[in-house]
Amino acid sequence: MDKDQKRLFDSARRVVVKVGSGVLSFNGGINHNVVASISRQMAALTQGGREMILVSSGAVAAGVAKVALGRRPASMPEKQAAAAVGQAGLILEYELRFAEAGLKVAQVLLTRNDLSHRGRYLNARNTLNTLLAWGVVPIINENDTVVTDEIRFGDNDNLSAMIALLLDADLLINLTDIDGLYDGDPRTNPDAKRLEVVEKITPAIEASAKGRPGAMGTGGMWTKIEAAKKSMASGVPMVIACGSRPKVLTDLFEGIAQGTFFVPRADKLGSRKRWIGFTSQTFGEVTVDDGAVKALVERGKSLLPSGILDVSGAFDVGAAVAVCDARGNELGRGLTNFKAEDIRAIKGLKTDQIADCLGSKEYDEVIHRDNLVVTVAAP
Ligand SMILES: Nc1ncnc2c1ncn2[C@@H]1O[C@H](COP(=O)(O)OP(=O)(O)O)[C@@H](O)[C@H]1O
Ligand SMILES: N[C@@H](CCC(=O)OP(=O)(O)O)C(=O)O
Repeated sequence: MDKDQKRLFDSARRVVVKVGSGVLSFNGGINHNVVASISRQMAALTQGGREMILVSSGAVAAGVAKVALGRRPASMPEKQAAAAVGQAGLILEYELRFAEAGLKVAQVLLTRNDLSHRGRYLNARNTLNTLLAWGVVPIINENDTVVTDEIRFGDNDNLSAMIALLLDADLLINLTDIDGLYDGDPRTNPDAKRLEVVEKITPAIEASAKGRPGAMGTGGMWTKIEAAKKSMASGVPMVIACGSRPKVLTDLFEGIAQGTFFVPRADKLGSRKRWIGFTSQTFGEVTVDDGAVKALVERGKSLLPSGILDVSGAFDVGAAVAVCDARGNELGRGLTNFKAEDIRAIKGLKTDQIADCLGSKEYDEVIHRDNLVVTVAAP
């Protein structure tokens, strides 16, 4: 591991570890050795003075084994029922393993709504911070049994990145069944090579991560790349490594390089902007012209009505909206100063025409730059 990475590991006080279903399952059930190994390593790191948070998948896989379904269910009710059966046993197993090291764990099951509403987000943060202050290890999963499409995270890779941002973690470690990101799907491309360090998510990297997940996984490498984007853009380093490798976590903290390291931007994004950019739920879309794209992406300006081509959705003042270019690419997200119907009325106008059009004017900017997070890199 190079000096910069080693320094990041040495100084990381708060660490989120995500472990995926593939590496947690074995022979149609839970891989008890992997649960024991990860618990042991997390406990050792906690006792070494770090605050460790676990995001663990595996509820569906554990449930499949218990009800002897034989394979990961395809239908939603079966998946939700399997998760209900499996989550209990999974958390019990973690509880027993951490107890061997004298540590307590807490089960935290979340839906997207718990994080996409600012008030609930802050509430979740307070609860998790309290657990950490008590020396308890939070073990987080999606609340699979009750989620519907509208309130799903859908995958624990993105959930783990949102947790890392929520808790202002210093590091995010994604443990899966492969030793990192390859430049092609290794199942279909035997010549694919592991990338040791990723400084920027390029279109080639995105293309390499489009393969299906493993038999028990969700999202495959694609959702890990989405998680890496959130993490890197917020200033949190991320590693993808193999969860079944003995001492994977403790070795990383001893400076033994493995997996793929995603280099974060140098300055950390503030907590409110992280929420706006990567966790808030958007209620509509504002399409902007090429001049506005340049102003927002290259010059960090606010969005004015004159650069707006179109608006979709029905939303009120203060809602989070996606900002897209004319080709439909999302440039970022922001909190709007105007409701959707007013933006529809003032799009394309100069700021001194707003009051005439709407009868009054509180703001010049449709989205002020303090409330805007650009999530694409400037060219
Ligand atoms: N470019 C790639 N590099 C590495 N693995 C890839 C790539 N593309 C697809 N995969 C597949 O993604 C799988 C990991 O994703 P997934 O099954 O969702 O794991 P998890 O359950 O840990 O989230 C690997 O087993 C691998 O076969
Ligand atoms: N919440 C689900 C896992 C969803 C998920 O993202 O799975 P994975 O891709 O294996 O991390 C479960 O506990 O089975």
